[in-house]
Order: sequence, then C-alpha cells, then structure tokens
Amino acid sequence: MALRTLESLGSLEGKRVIVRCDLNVPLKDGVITDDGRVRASLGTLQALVDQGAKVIVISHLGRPKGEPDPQYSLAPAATRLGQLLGADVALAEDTVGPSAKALVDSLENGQVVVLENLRFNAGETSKDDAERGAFAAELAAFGDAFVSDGFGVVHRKQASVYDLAQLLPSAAGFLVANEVEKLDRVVNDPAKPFTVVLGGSKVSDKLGVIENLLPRVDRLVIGGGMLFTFLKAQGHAVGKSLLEEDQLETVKRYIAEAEERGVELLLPTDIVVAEKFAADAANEVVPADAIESSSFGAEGLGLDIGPDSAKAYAEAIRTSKTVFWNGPMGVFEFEAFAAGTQSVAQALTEVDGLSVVGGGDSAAAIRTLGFADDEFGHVSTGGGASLELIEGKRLPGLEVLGW
Ligand SMILES: Nc1ncnc2c1ncn2[C@@H]1O[C@H](COP(=O)(O)OP(=O)(O)O)[C@@H](O)[C@H]1O
Ligand SMILES: O=C(OP(=O)(O)O)[C@H](O)COP(=O)(O)O
Repeated sequence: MALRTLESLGSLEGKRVIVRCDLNVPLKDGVITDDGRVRASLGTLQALVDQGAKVIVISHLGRPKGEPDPQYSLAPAATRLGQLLGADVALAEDTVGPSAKALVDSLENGQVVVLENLRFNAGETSKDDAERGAFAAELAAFGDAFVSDGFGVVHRKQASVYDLAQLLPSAAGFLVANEVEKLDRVVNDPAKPFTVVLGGSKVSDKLGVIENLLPRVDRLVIGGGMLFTFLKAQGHAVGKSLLEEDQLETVKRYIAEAEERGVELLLPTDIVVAEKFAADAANEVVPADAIESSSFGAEGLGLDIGPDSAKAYAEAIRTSKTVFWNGPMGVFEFEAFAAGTQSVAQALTEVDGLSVVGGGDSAAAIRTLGFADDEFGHVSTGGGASLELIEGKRLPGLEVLGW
C-alpha cells in the first residue's frame, strides 16, 4: 500500500498541524555536534509555513525516564531550528501542560513552535495501550491534522508515532516519504553481493535484527559494541567491554545459522583495547581472542576494531554491490578510536553500486570524519528504523500512514 502524502491532507492554511519530527541530535555539553536531523526536518516544516499553517513540532531527545530531566531538553534543537528557518521558534516548558497550551493558542498562521521533549511523559513510551492513548489524546487536542516526519522513530509503537496518527487526519511528511522511497531498493531488490555492516551501542536492539537479516544478506559484518557479545559467545574473555550476557545463547544460534545459510560472517581479528572510557585513555591493539592479554588485563575495554579488521572489513564492503551500514565500528567521538569507523566509511564511498548509511550517530560519524552526504547513495536519519525496514518488517509508524 502507498503512504498517505502531505498533499492528501488538502489545504492546511490556518490549520493547526502537529508535526512529529526526530530532533534527537547528538549533544556535547549542551551543544549540538551534528545538526543533520534538524536540517532533514526543514523541507516539510518550510512547506507548512509557506502554506500558512500553524505548526506545532513535537519530538523526543535521548531516553529520559518519563519525567522532566533538563539534560534532555529540546532547547538546543529548537534554537537551531529557528536559526535554520530564519524565524522565531518558541519552546514550551512542557509537552501537554499549561505552557504548551498557551503557546499553541497564541499561534498565528505560518508560525512554528516546539513542545518540550515527548519522553518527559510516561505515556509516550508506555506499553499500556490505554496510557499511551490517553497521552496521544492530549496531544491530539492541540491540532487539526498530524504529519509524521520523524523517520528515526517509525519503528516505535509510541504515542506520538502510532496512536496520535489514528486520532487526527494524518499523512507522512517529505522526509518519511523520501526515506521509504530510497530504502525500498535495499528492501526489495538488492544487487548482490549484499552486505550489512552493524555496529554502535544499542546492542540489544540490533542483535534482534540479525535473525531476520540472515536470510537476506550475503555478508554480515560486525563491529561496535555488539561484537563483544559475539567474541564472548565464541568463548573469549572481553574484559570490561560492552556485553549482553543474556544474549549469548541467541548469538551462538546466529553464528550457527550464518554458517548453515552460507552467509559470510565477519568478526574482528584484532581490537583496540583502552585502559578506560576516555578520549585520552592509554590503548593497545591485541588479538580479538586475547583481549585480556593487554597491559590492562581484565580491566581493559574494547573501543574500536583493530587495523587488520578494518582492512578486511573495507575489502568486504568495496567488493559488494549493495551495502547497508548502521552503527559506528568504535567510539568515533574520540579520535584515538575512530580509525575503524573511518575505514568502513571510506570503503562505502568506493562501492560500485548502492551504499546506504543509516542512523543518527552513523550519519554524524561520517560528517565528523570529513565525508559529505553525497559521497554515499543515501544517508538515512534512522538507524533502528531503516534496519527494521530492510529486515522486511512492517513498521507501526508507517502502517498507520497506509503503508
Ligand atoms: N566498542 C564500543 N563501546 C562502546 N560504545 C561504542 C562502541 N562502538 C561504538 N560505540 C558507540 O555507539 C554509538 C552509536 O550507536 P547507535 O546509537 O547504536 O548508532 P546509530 O545512532 O547510528 O544507530 C556511538 O556513540 C559510539 O561511540
Ligand atoms: O536515534 C534514534 O535512532 P537510531 O539510533 O536507531 O538512529 C532515534 O531518535 C530513535 O531513538 P530511540 O532508539 O531512543 O527510540
């Protein structure tokens, strides 16, 4: 089925339009380190402003625990949005409380406001349908129409993504429509060899996708935080590296299934081990099966793939026809642990075929490392969302838009 488009909502002049964006930008000391997701939301927002709509932007930032937490305020994102739109963009102090209501009531045609972080409210991410529905109804009271444009969250069955879309006339914004169109090629007809490269830190989220990817891919390349669960499953000690103990049996099953299916599973052969989690931490390269042999013993933690692994990964990527990459290979934010990610990114730019980068941090990584978006086939704003799409899953936030 086709996604409902913005045009299907008819004229929005003078209407209060709630737009679900993904303004979940990376921050360091309260300053945005990559504003890609704010920029990506501009197309839809500017079109609504130009039509004379009253625009109410809603978003989450980070993973606060269902109550206000100042470190997760949307203030930096709202300020940046105002700068990029060249307009005053006010931020409500709450999401559905008196400050939000007053701001929405004061809106004039063509104006944009932002409500405070959706996840300051327990109803947003609740597993309880009634609790989620009640929060969605409070949001719906602010609008005459709903536009879903936060591609990074369309895989989440959350109030502002799933429930709200069913309470108001709703449609996909330009960003969501474009992402679905671009990723469709990877989902339906990937040229072979098709390689998926996985890394990052949302380990439990991403381990889950492997099962559904195995029947679809020729090569699976593992880096980032999740690689240590693989190494441990193979019987190797991993010191203080990220580890999902309760996933060890599952990962053993994946390793066996990859072999049965003839999927080439690439795991690192060497690791950059650090004394602690810090930019200036002492570090050494050791074999992947002997992480605790570094000078830091069982206290050491793996923060990047080693140079031999980076070379092998780059070769596997360069010789593929379709490559999807989600999740940095290491802690690229620290220069000493960015080489693996740099190497993988470089290889993606050399693919003779379609290369797709997916994920907030992965997109931030390529820009931080000096690559331009147009060196890749597509740079997606969603990591988990694009992964679930290419798994062939139906996503709750797209289903409610007719997809
Ligand atoms: N070995 C590692 N240990 C801890 N964190 C890691 C490791 N490798 C990568 N990371 C972190 O993973 C984060 C990105 O993960 P994630 O949010 O899953 O990616 P994306 O947003 O692209 O989907 C980065 O901040 C990076 O520092
Ligand atoms: O950063 C995001 O996703 P990503 O890390 O999968 O790219 C989105 O903003 C979703 O955030 P969530 O994974 O906390 O629901």
